[in-house]
Amino acid sequence: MTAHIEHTQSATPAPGPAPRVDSEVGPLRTVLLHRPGAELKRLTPRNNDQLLFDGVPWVDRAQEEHDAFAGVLRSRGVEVLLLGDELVRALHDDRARIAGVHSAVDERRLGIHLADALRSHLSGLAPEALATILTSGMTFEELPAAEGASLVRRMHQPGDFAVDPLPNLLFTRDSSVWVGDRVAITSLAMPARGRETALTDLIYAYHPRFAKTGRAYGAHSAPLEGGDVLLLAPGVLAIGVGERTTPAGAESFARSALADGLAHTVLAVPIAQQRATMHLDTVCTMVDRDAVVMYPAVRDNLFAYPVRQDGSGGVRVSGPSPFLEAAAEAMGIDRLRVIDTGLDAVTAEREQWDDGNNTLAVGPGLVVAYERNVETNARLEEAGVEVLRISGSELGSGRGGPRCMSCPIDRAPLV
Ligand SMILES: NC(=O)NCCC[C@H](N)C(=O)O
Repeated sequence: MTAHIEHTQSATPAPGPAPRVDSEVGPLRTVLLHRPGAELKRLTPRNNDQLLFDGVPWVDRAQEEHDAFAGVLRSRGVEVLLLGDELVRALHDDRARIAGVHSAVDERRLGIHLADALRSHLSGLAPEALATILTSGMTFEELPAAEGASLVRRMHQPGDFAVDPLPNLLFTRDSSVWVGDRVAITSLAMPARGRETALTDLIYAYHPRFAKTGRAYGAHSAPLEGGDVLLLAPGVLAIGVGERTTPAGAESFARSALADGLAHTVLAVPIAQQRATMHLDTVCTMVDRDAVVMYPAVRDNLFAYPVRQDGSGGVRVSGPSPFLEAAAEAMGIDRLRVIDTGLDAVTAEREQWDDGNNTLAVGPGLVVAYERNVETNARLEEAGVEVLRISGSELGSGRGGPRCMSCPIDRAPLV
């Protein structure tokens, strides 16, 4: 488990008003993406399951698809930050380099001797070279020539990882989440993703642009992933609880958001604990102020436990209530519209698996979606939602769509 970096506010403040995110659909101004790189080249048929990919992507094509995704966002006036670039920028701070090296070197795997040698090697690298290793890892054969003999080194296969690669950095949604003007560093459930938050933590701690950004959630360790967090409306959060976010993660985040005044209602929403529905955003995303696109199979059986402050420093849990009703009530609207994809069960299941329900709103009624989900996209358009289609044949092999691949940092308020 990564210890969170104590947040300091010493670097140069960013100019302009502080970024904030109060909804899922307010006009998107700034977003954090990760252009996939050498870390995807580490995937093989032997490790892809453990590294949470369903195959071995063609990396050049994945990069082209990602560039097109970023291009679509830029063409709509969105500022796109790339995690790799921002990581290098943050690593210019000595404290960030120490934190990055600390997170990457695992004494349990390497033993004290090799761990010390690797730490001193990494500490001497320039920010760019260090960032490459922090994201794409290092095999035993890539280790620098060690002083003296190392049994660990001799006994490992050359291609074994001394530092694990992080191919799922692509899914920036999960490793940090903004609520209001604060950022929460999450706590990722799967071992293959655990170290991602060490990188988001150090970016937000030491990148000059984020020097004034406050933290939400603090140093909680109960699993909470950003794909499970939906900002239904200002002050209203929904948190999926399933394969990734646990009941303890949802309760800790709810208590912290309520206590910090970031929300007045948090809806804890149980979802099936299986890969196809690993996060709430794999079955439901917002496409307009009052509308969601939702996997038909869950439409009538999603429910929610509303959590609110009890007025004396604690929380009150009510429900369970039908999700759509609980959400509308908390949002102060008559009803939350569900774009009825009207699909037969097989098509709906195929398009859900291919992230048809995982759209990224660029503004109210304007979303980015994978082009392959022909039927779902057609229904969205029939309902008046503009769909910006992107190709995801390679990107999708990690099982994540446009919402998973994006962490909004600044959205204009909804008027
Ligand atoms: N929010 C999301 O649904 N993110 C997709 C994460 C996919 C990644 N391969 C994972 O299994 O964690």
